[in-house]
Amino acid sequence: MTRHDPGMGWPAPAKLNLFLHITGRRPDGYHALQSVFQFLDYGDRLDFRLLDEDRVYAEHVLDGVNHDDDLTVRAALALKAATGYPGGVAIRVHKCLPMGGGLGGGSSDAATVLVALNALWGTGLDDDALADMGLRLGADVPVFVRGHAAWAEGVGEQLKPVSPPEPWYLVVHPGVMVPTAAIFSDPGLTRDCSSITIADFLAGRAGNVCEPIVCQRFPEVAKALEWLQDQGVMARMTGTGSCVFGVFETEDAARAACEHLPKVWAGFVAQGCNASPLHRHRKQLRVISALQE
Ligand SMILES: C[C@@](CO)(OP(=O)(O)O)[C@H](O)COP(=O)(O)OP(=O)(O)OC[C@H]1O[C@@H](n2ccc(N)nc2=O)[C@H](O)[C@@H]1O
Ligand SMILES: Nc1ncnc2c1ncn2[C@@H]1O[C@H](COP(=O)(O)OP(=O)(O)O)[C@@H](O)[C@H]1O
Repeated sequence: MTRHDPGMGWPAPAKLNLFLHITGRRPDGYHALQSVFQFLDYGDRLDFRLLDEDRVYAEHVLDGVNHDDDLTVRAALALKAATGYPGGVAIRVHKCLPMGGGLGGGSSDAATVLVALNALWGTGLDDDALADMGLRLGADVPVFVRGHAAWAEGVGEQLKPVSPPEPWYLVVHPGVMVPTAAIFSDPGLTRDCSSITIADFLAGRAGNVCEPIVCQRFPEVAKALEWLQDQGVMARMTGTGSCVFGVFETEDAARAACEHLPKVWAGFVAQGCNASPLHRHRKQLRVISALQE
């Protein structure tokens, strides 16, 4: 049997916020949210080359991100510091997800580093410890570490697994980058949503409160949403944008709409998944490694 290299091809899936409400503001200025996170069967891919020497570095270059600020490097250093692991790693991200698009690519990359290196280095932390470590890197990291679609509260760290339908999505990137901090500090943002339940969400009594603010500031986002609505489907923005998604019953319907997407925008079709591709990959590797022993 050919030996599979366990460091290659780790998925870092995108997420969608199926809705996003703000219920208040915490003393530290951060906003208390309610949201549902669902993963997509689409995202970045990471390769890891383990090093005997005490060195962590990225082999990729991301537009506008300094090497030491790269969330993959920071995640690996955090795991090394917490466990005292003496060796190192060279990390390569094959980037597919647009940055600053509300698809959580940076957070997902960081979560994949924590989960993958914990397995490859044999550092033995459980997912609770990895999620705590992830929260210090970004509010969206814990959901990617836990690996199940979730009802989220707090700043996104209080997570309850949920299993909404898994439709096909056409995700459209309207070609602009939305600065999260600017949207959260907009005076017009609705910050006093009453708390809702999962049943309210499933009955369609939920939306994205950032959407009107982003649409006002970035007309391309409004245009992309209108275009999706014109395809006759439910359309919404994810997170603080800029990406928007349309919900389709079948892959064929989503792909047919994608074919007509105006060329000025980028788009992709993906299925929603409640179990993260990252965790499916980890499980497969465990099976392969048991077979090879
Ligand atoms: C709101 C979400 C939903 O997924 O939006 P997206 O970033 O995915 O679009 C995220 O939780 C965002 O998390 P993340 O992207 O890590 O935000 P950060 O970089 O920590 O925050 C950038 C800035 O936004 C504001 N901020 C962020 C999150 C929050 N719950 N309240 C806030 O007020 C703060 O001013 C913060 O300095
Ligand atoms: N490995 C990484 N991948 C993407 N973004 C990163 C990474 N490391 C740091 N960042 C920074 O995080 C910001 C947010 O990126 P991202 O998570 O893709 O968007 P969003 O939070 O809107 O979903 C980027 O603009 C970039 O400056």
